[in-house]
Amino acid sequence: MPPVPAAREKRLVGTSLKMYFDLPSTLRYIDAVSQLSSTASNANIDLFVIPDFITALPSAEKLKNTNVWLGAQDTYSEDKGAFTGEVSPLTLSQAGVRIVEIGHAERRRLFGETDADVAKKSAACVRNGMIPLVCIGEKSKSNIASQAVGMAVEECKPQIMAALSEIPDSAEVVLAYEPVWAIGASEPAGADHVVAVTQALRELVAGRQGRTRILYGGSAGPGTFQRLKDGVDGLFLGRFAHDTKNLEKVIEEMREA
Ligand SMILES: O=C(CO)COP(=O)(O)O
Repeated sequence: MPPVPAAREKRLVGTSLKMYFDLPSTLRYIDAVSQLSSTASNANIDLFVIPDFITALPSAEKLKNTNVWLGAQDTYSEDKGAFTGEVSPLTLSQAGVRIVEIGHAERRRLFGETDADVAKKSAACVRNGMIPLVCIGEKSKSNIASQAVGMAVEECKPQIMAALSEIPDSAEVVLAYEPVWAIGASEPAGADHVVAVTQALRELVAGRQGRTRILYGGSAGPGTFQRLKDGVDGLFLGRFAHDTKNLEKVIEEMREA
């Protein structure tokens, strides 16, 4: 008898606004995403949206009768104390945040975040009942095509291991594979590369007890998922979801793929 194929994971898609929008446009955006809640639910897809910290509370209010998950772009690793300017994971969870980005490439590059920070922040999320959305990816694109996949996997491996090192094996985690060179670009990384890398990363986490979904991010938009679906469970969108019609298109495509 042929082996029964492993059931595929429930798909997941979401978007981070980074620091692109001002306050009124963020609130309008959250309203527009809330309108996509039933489209996503009917397609059996989890949908999340990540505004800035300032709009977390009003966003939670707007999303409270929907199935859309509210996210945060970062968190501090401690729950309380003398950490001026930081945002507590306890407060985020109390505000209704369900998923927290950890170690985005921009945080690593511009703000010096290390794998050790990522480990502590991931633990802080789990401790407070939130899901860490751990961003990983290689910094540069290899010129030697035959080595690109192996090199990317080697670079991502310690990033993943660090993130998992301080959380229980049973904790739910989302990994966002975002090759740094594909973020803010005109098009996503090539499908062959992404599928090969994410399949290898999935093997690394296959023994985990906790649900571990893998997303692709980096100039993703309509048309991307279909090409990556053999490697990933969904997409982490940026600029190409600023128009929520594109987000809707992506959800529709994920339903059909
Ligand atoms: O960094 C990203 C998502 O976190 C991707 O951003 P872009 O899709 O705008 O490249």
